[in-house]
Amino acid sequence: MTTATMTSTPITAHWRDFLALTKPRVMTLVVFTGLCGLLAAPGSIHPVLAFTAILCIALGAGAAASLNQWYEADIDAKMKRTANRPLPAGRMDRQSALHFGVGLSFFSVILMGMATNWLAAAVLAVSILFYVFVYTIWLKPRTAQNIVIGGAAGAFPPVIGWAAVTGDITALPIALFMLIFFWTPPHFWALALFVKTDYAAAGIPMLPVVSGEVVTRRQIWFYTAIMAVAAMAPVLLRLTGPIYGTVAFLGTALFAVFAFQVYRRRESDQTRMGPERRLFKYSILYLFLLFGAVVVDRWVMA
Ligand code: HEM
Ligand SMILES: CC(C)=CCC/C(C)=C/CC/C(C)=C/COP(=O)(O)OP(=O)(O)O
Repeated sequence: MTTATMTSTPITAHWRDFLALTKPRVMTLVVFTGLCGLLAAPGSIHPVLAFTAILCIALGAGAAASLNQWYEADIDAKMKRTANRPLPAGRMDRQSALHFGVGLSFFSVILMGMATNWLAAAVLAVSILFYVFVYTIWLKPRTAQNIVIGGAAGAFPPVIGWAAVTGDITALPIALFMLIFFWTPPHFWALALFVKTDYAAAGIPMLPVVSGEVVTRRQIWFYTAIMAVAAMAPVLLRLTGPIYGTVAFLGTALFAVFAFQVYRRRESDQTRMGPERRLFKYSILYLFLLFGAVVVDRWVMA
């Protein structure tokens, strides 16, 4: 434990530390999927309100990330990847992170409700609560299935973006939710295979730590297969057209190739571009591509 986490000594944190608390790099994709949900929705929304809705998703996601770091300061201190975050590094006291996270949560949800509608605000609130209580506090320290169930939090943004425009939730936003939901296990476990020693040191029961590499590789392959069905569902249900269909088919085929390479290996390749690292990096590009394609497709079809 650092001095900052043990005592409540106030520390004047730099604004950059508050920004770091929101995990801005991870949240770019969260915000992008939310934006695509908004742009793919039928009907119109005033550009200022659309901007406000996306801002609220970004602020809500940042608030959830801050509360995650407030709760996990001691765990983050034990992992090389996270030890330099503002709390474990002692650049910010826990109270500030808590106040920032709670304040931003209320602000983002209320602003979303006032600017768009209360369905979008409610789903935003659910995703914040899910990330903080269900994933961070309840599942993450207890079960290797933590990211499967808890990962649902990260799948809500396209639903929020859609609901902000239409005030309802129909088949396409649900399909997009499913796509992110089943994408999360391969995304995260690929990473966990090459940083697994960190999680073991922190006592977090991530799948590679608890069940070993062979099981993790099999599970990555299993969830990739389900994700492939989810990726093609919008085409099969005729919710999108050939543009999305082509991008989804090719993109998912490549994902499957990379996931299969991970599955076939028996021990991790620590080189700069081993199969695990390749799958992890590609997983991010993949979501950007498919969500971008949904928007282009819906615009062309309209
Ligand atoms: C429980 C679910 C998830 C877990 C445990 C997880 C975990 C991680 C971890 C540990 C990293 C490494 C880099 C870092 O810490 O900054 C990472 C990177 C990343 N994740 Fe996830 N992730 C999850 C879900 C998601 C979701 C839902 C999205 C967006 C839709 C996402 C987008 C990203 C992006 C864009 C990066 C790369 C950040 C960079 O460029 O450094 N992740 N993820
Ligand atoms: C709108 C809204 C509230 C969106 C929430 C978005 C969300 C839950 C994204 C999950 C991505 C994420 C930061 C996982 C990190 O897991 P971790 O916290 O276990 O990673 P760590 O080991 O880096 O702390």
